[in-house]
Amino acid sequence: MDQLNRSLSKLKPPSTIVRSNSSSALSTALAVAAAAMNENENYSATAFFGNRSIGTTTTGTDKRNEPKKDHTLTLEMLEPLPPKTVAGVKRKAEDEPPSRPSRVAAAGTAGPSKRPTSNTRGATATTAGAARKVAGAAAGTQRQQHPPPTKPAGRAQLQAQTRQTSRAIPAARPATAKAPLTSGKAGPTAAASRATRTTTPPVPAGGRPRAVLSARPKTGPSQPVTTRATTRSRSTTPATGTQPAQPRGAGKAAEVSVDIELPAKKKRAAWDTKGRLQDMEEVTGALYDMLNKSTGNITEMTQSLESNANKISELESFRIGLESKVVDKDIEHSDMLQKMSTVEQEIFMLNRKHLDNTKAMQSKQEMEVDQQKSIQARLQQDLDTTESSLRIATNQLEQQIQESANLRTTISTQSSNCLSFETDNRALKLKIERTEGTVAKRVVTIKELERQLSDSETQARKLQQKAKDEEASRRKLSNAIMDLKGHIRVFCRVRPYGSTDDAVASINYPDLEGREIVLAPTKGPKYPFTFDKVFAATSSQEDIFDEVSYMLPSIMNGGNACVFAYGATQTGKSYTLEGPSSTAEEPLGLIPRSILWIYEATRAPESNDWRYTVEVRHIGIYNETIYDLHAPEGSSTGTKHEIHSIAGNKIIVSGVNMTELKSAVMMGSLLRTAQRRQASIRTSLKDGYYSGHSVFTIRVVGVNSGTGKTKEGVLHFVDLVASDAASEVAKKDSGFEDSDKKKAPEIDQSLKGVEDVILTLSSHKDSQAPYLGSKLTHLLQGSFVDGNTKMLFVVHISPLSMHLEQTLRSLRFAAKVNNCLLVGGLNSAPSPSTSSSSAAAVPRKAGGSGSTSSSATSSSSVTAVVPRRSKLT
Ligand SMILES: Nc1ncnc2c1ncn2[C@@H]1O[C@H](COP(=O)(O)OP(=O)(O)OP(=O)(O)O)[C@@H](O)[C@H]1O
Repeated sequence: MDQLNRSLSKLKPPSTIVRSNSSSALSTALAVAAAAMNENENYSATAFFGNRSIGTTTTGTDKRNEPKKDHTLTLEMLEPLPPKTVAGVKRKAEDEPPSRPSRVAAAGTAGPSKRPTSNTRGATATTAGAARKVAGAAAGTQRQQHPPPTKPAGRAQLQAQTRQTSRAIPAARPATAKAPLTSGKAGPTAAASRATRTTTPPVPAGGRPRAVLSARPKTGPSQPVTTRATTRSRSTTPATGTQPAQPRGAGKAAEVSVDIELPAKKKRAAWDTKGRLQDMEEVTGALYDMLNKSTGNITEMTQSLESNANKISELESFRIGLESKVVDKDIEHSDMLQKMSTVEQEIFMLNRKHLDNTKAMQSKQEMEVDQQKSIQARLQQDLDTTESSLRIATNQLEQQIQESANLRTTISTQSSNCLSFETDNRALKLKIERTEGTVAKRVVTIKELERQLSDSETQARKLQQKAKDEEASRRKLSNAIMDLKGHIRVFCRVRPYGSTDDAVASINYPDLEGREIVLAPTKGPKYPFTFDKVFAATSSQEDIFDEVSYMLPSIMNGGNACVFAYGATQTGKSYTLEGPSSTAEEPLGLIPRSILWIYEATRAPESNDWRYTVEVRHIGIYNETIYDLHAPEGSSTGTKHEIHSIAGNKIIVSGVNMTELKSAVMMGSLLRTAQRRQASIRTSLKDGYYSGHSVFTIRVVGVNSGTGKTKEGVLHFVDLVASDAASEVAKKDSGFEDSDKKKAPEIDQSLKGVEDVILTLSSHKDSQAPYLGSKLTHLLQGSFVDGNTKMLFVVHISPLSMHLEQTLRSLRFAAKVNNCLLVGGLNSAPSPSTSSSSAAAVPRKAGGSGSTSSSATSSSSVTAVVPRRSKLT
């Protein structure tokens, strides 16, 4: 009791635990709680057996909505209750639904003790007995407070579970978690209870009942206290969380209420133990009444639980039926979903088809609209055109009406004129008849003329044929004359006048054949000269080439020829040989024309098995020094070249190679190269007025692919140094300085060497010919010693009177050469062309002395005209 009193003194804190092995503790605690009640505090008392709440009593429930302190009083039964009194529901495991108790084993509330409070021992015993009853009632209440099972079970099964659970409780208690017994009651009181339990010492094995009593004063200390013990039995929510449909009355809480009117507290003196005991007995009696009432209520509650169990079993079967229906509904639902999906897909396809059709119809409609618009535009255009045409037609109609009116006027005018026209017509008819007579006569005359023309054409053809025959015979005669003359021919070419203001010398060409030239100065005698051909200033490059080309067939056949261009400076030597400004431009000179001719000849069908190679070389001779004019540009001009004679009268120049002409086009660049080379040589010699000789050599080598026979023809074009230069040097011989003095003899020697060689050969002393007298004659030795070599001297003269002296000098040199006669066979066998005439050396009359003008040989009256093509044969 002392312990209880000490505990009661600790009621003020929010939570108080009272442990006692006396079953009267509950009733005592209730009494003390009633005594400790006041208006500002709530109390709740909970009885525990072990860690299991077996009853909860609250007092002083606030109904005034005022803030009050909560106090919890926990009573733990230290004595274990009999097994049958603790029968209740315990969850076997957290994942298993709790078993529903089959029935309440014991119920009841301990009634109030009738013993006086002064008898402490007796009161204690009475209180202990009452407390045991209260604890039993609380345990019964607790059993009723267990939540109903989530799943209904059979009654037998539930009873078996209950028995099993009752037996397992003591052993399972320590390891079982303390779960709140009332679902949804986890308020401050439950939290405080859990906090209290955590501070509770370890529970001994075998478990112990615990009774917790919470008391809350409802009224003041002087007010009678009403204690209500409430036991609720409530269905809990299934673990799955699903809330099945409940039948009417299902889930309703079974509630037992016991109202106890406690006697009002009386103030007694401390010494009035008897009175106080009496008070306590009154309280105990009241508690017993409450217990009795509770027992009745528990019976009712048990019946209610049984009916609830039946309802639950009905509900379970109802739920199973519902589940099967749900399954069926699910299947139907999935079927419906599938059908819906199919239908939606069909709807989608239909929609898409509908959209496509709509689009197609729209595009078709738009196209039709466009077509209609274009048709409308075309119609509008046609309408406009028609309207404009109509307007034009209207205008034209108006014009035609106007014209018609004019025409009517004109017709009337013309009608008047018609009479006069008819008169004129008759006159014209008469005139036409007369004209037709004249035409008939003229037709006869035309026929006569046509006949005469036909006769004339026949005559002309005969004459042409006769002319051809005569031309052929003339050529024969020309060749014969050439053979008679020998192989030296001399031409004279007069340069055009140019744009100078100098007086032009009087030059006459007396004969028709063009072989004579007469210089006729205004004062003094005339100077006639006769050559093989005289080319007036009007002659062309082609004219002179026609006369030169007779030599080319012999070159193709392996013969030799030399063309010498001789004359004063600026008289056209280079022009004749190379062309204007030494380029391959028109009009081409003798060198490019000869090369073109040779190229054509090498490709001619008549060349048959012969394969030709054309090579060229250009050599300059300055002061008896040899230069390669085809040397690469920029190469040294100081390279020494020497002339060597080799077997077969062949002449080679060291360090100077023949350049093969792959094409005739190369000719132009080669001539330009030579021109630049000559300029650089002149610069290196510092010789402003003097130019040397140049020798352009064409070598044609033919190889017969059938017989293997070879032939080599050589053609030299020699540009001789100006005669006036030589003469000027000679004339100023005494006035020149030493270095220049040396030049004059060399130049003169070079020219004279050519003349000496030719004169020696013409006097049949070829073995004594001074070939080595100069570099030029040495270089040309191969051609000189060949008896078949054809030589052509072309002397160039100026048309100006101021150059008369130089012109005379050139013409006299040419006349001297012209007097020479070289006939094949001097030192070699005669050529086939000269075989008929070479046996007789025909002396030539002097025709170039300048003293006579009519001494030209009669045999030279026929000029050899050699067409290029005809000479190929
Ligand atoms: N038959 C011609 N027709 C037209 N122009 C000509 C004729 N002959 C010469 N000429 C012109 O006369 C000028 C001198 O000619 P070219 O240089 O050939 O003389 P050249 O005798 O070679 O002179 P040089 O002895 O100084 O070398 C050139 O401008 C040339 O074009």
